[in-house]
Amino acid sequence: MTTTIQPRLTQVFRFLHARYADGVAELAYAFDDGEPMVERIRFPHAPALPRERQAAFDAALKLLHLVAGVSYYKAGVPPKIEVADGPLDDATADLLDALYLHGLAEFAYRNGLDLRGRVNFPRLGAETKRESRRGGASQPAAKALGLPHRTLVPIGGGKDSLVAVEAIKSISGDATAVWVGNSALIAACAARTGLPTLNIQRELAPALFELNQRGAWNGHIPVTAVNSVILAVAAILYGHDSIAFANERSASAATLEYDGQQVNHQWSKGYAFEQLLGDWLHSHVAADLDYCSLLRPYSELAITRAFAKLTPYFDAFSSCNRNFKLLGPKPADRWCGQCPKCHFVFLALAPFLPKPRLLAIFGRNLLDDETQAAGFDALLEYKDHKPFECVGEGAEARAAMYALSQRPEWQEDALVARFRDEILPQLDAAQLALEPWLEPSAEHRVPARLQAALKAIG
Ligand SMILES: CC(=O)N[C@H]1[C@@H](OP(=O)(O)OP(=O)(O)OC[C@H]2O[C@@H](n3ccc(=O)[nH]c3=O)[C@H](O)[C@@H]2O)O[C@H](CO)[C@@H](O)[C@@H]1O[C@H](C)C(=O)N[C@@H](C)C(=O)N[C@@H](CCC(=O)O)C(=O)O
Ligand SMILES: Nc1ncnc2c1ncn2[C@@H]1O[C@H](COP(=O)(O)OP(=O)(O)OP(=O)(O)O)[C@@H](O)[C@H]1O
Repeated sequence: MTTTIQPRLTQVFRFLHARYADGVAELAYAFDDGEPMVERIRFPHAPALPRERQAAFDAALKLLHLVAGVSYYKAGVPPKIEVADGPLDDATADLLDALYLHGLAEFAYRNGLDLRGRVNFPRLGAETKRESRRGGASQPAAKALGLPHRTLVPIGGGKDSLVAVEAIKSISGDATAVWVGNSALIAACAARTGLPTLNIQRELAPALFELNQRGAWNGHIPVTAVNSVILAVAAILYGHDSIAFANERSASAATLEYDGQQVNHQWSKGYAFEQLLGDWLHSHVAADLDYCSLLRPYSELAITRAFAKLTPYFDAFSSCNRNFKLLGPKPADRWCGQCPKCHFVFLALAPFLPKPRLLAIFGRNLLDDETQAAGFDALLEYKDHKPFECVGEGAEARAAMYALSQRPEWQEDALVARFRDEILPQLDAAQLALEPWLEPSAEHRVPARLQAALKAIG
C-alpha cells in the first residue's frame, strides 16, 4: 500500500499506465508493489479526436505520462525505473534521462543527493533495435498532420507570457491563451488578453501529499516541462500547430555549479530542453507541431522594457510565485514583496518605468528598505549565489542597479546608495552598461510564420 510505503527506502519506480477518455487523462505510477498514484489532467470541452491524429495523440500522451512522473519519482528516487509499456527508443530515453537529471538537479543539490548514474530510463536493446529495423520500424518519423495555423500561448500570470501574447497579437496571429491549474490570478490575466481562453486542470495524486507528510524526498521539479507536454497533448486534441512559451534567454544560465555539475533552477525553461522537446515532437508526434519560446533571444531586461509599455496589465499581473501554491493560503497581496521574484521584477522594471508607476504596482519601494539587502545582494551575486528562483543573470541585475545609481530619482534610496558606496567600487564599470542587455541574440526556434512577432519585442 502507498500509505505504508517508506518512499526513501523504495527500490523501483514504476510507470503503470496512461489512459484517456472523455477529456480526462489518467496517469498512474507506483513505488515497488504499492498502490497506484494517479494524476489526472482535465481537458475542458474536449472535441472528438480526428482519426488521423490518434497516433500523434497517443505518442504525446505517453510522453506526458513519462514527464509528469518526475513529481512522484522524486519522492523516493529508487535505483530502478520500470515502464510497463516496455523500453524506450533512444531519443525518448535521452530526453527523459536529461530531464530527470538536470530538471531535478536543484532538488538533488539541496537534498545532498547525486542522481548521476542513478537516472536510467529503460532502453530498447541493440537486438530489439535490429529486429525492429528489419521490420521497417526503426526511428519513428512522424507525418505532418495539416494542423490548423493556430498558436497555444501559455499564460503564467507574470510579465513574460503577456509580452509574448502582445507580440503575437501585433501580427494578428490566431492564438489561444491557455493555462494549467486553477489560479484566479492567471485567469484574470488570460481574460485581459482578449484572446480565446483554454483552462486545463491538473490534479496531482493525493498519495503524493501523504508521502510528503511521511518524509518523502521533496524539492523543485521542472514544472515547465510538465506544462509543455500537457500543451503538446492539447495542441493535437484541439488542433493547434504551435506552442509559444515565453522563456527568456537568461533561463539557460545555471544558478550555480557544484561538483562539476550545473544546477539550474529553470532548466526546463532553458534552450537545451526546448531543443530536445521540439525535436522529439517533430519526430514522434507531428512534423508540423512546433514548440518554441518566443522570448528566447531576449534577456530579462529586454523583456521588462517591452512589458513596461503594456500598461493595461499592470493591475492584474504578478510574478510572485507565492500566488501559485497548490496547497495552503494565498498571499493577501499580489506581490509579497519579500521573495526573489518580487525583488528581481522590481529591480528589472525600475529602469523602464516612471518611479511612481512602479511603486503603485508593488505598493511599496523595495529598494528603500534596508531589511531587503540580502535578497538584492543574491540577485547581484554579491556574497551569495543567484537565488533558486526564476530570476535573471547576476550581470543583468548589476546593470539594472548601476543604471538606477546614475538616476537622481533613485540614487538616494537605501539599497541603491549602498550599491554605489559598497558594491560598485568592487566592480568593473565597463561591464555595467544596460544597453548590451537590450540586444536580441540570434538563437531561437521560432517557426517562420511567427518570426515577425519577434520584432514587436526587441
Ligand atoms: C508555487 C511554488 O512555488 N511551489 C513550489 C513549492 O511548493 P510548496 O510545497 O510550497 O507548495 P505547492 O506548490 O502547493 O506544492 C505542494 C507540493 O506538491 C508537490 N508538487 C507540486 C507541483 C508539481 O508540479 N509537482 C509536485 O511534486 C511538491 O511536493 C510540493 O511540495 O516548493 C516545492 C518544493 O520545492 C516546489 O516543487 C513547488 O514548485 C511547483 C512545482 C511550481 O509550480 N513551481 C513554479 C511556480 C516554479 O517554480 N516555476 C519555475 C519554472 C522553472 C521550471 O520549470 O523549472 C520558476 O518560476 O522558476
Ligand atoms: N500555470 C501555467 N500554465 C501554463 N503555462 C504556464 C503556467 N505557469 C507558467 N507558465 C508558462 O511557463 C513559462 C515560464 O513561466 P514564467 O513564470 O517565467 O513566466 P510568466 O509568469 O509569464 O512571467 P514572470 O517571469 O514574470 O513570472 C511562461 O511561458 C509561462 O506562460
